[in-house]
Amino acid sequence: MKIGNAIEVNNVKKKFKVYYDKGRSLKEKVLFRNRNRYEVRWVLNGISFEVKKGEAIGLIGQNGCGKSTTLKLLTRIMYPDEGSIEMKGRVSSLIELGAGFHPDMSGRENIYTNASIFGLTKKEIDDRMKDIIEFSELEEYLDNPVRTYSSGMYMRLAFSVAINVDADILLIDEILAVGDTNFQAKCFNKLREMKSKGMTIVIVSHSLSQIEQICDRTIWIQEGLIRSEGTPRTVHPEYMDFMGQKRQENIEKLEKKNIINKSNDEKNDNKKVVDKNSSDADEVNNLSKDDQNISENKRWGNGKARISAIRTINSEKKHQMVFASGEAFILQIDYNVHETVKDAVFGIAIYRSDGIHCYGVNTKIDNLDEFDLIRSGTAEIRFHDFNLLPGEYYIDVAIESDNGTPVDYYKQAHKVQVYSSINDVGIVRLNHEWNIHT
Ligand SMILES: Nc1ncnc2c1ncn2[C@@H]1O[C@H](COP(=O)(O)OP(=O)(O)OP(=O)(O)O)[C@@H](O)[C@H]1O
Repeated sequence: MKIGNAIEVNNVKKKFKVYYDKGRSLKEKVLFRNRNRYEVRWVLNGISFEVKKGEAIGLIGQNGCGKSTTLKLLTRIMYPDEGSIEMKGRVSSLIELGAGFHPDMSGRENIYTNASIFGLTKKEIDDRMKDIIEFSELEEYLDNPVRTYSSGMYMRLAFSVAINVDADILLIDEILAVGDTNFQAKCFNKLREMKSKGMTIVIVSHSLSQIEQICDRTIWIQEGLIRSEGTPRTVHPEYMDFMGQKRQENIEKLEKKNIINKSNDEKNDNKKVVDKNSSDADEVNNLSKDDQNISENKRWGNGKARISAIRTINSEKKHQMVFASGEAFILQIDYNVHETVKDAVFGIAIYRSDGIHCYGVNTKIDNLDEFDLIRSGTAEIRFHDFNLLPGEYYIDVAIESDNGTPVDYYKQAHKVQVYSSINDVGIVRLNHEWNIHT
């Protein structure tokens, strides 16, 4: 092992047998032998990384990419099929909530059994008991069986033991997400303190901000391989971008499927398709085939003009429904005109998924010159920096006449998602800078 390293993972591969339909009882196993068919799935396809003593690293990646498997291999709950893992020092872990706890034993008894799993003697545990209880803040529940504990209480107990066993390496899998925010903050302060004293930490988490709080380095695992590695600041935006695009692809796939299903239904019903603009179905989302299937309370107006399609695109004119906070955002509204609309007004309103009205504007508020709608066309609103904070947003789109008469008001006509690697809170990121004079 190299000097200064605490962990060395060399070309580790891990496979699992995945059973199609495994007989559970002996009778089932005997009677239905063919049931025990399985396929071999490689979950880790050759992972190599090193962690220095006193370094904290975060493992990220989408569901099922192999993060927890990597951590379990580090704890030696399981072993690699190929490759090797070397670790230097005593390892403590928080892998699964309640693992190592006996539900019928009290919190106090569980502290003894749990700490002894990590290699402490009875005397060592007695010496640390006070610190463990104090950190957990569970004193009054300590003699109750842990089956009566909430998941947050489990986590408090498990964390308090894990940090008091004089470990050199601490492995944590997602578990910190369970505690309340005060206790979480206390845990992170403790982790920082222990890291500064030389403890090596590996965290698996979907919370990038948790990783940013503590880790020097992030390793992004994708399909059992390391896709990227570096400081959280460099890897996280890359990862967010990738996840955003994946989400986008999924939405598009789903929409395409819906459009195909819908058009099949329409064919079956022998209905006439009204909208001529729908030939580029991939490009247009939330397609509003004129009057079809929109309930009264979602759309109203005098019908002189009708919104026929709505799409969001990015600065490269590419259709997009997932935007990074601060990215350029363009909303295009196609409309058909059935009767001239004098002094028309186009407007939009943006609502967060919990119903908060985030923004609203129209062409009249923006003092655009008056115009009439005579023939079909497209209206476009462009936000140079779409600074909403991460979340799901619904957009109402409306055509009105100057006196406020709704021509076509389309509520929740379009949905977009916003993601970001920045952790501001609220609705919108306001441009700002800090100046501190000391
Ligand atoms: N004991 C097992 N037997 C069979 N398959 C397993 C086993 N453990 C994990 N897997 C499979 O291995 C893959 C990776 O699992 P793992 O738990 O490492 O993913 P993860 O990246 O931690 O995912 P998540 O973010 O959802 O927790 C998954 O497809 C999972 O179903």
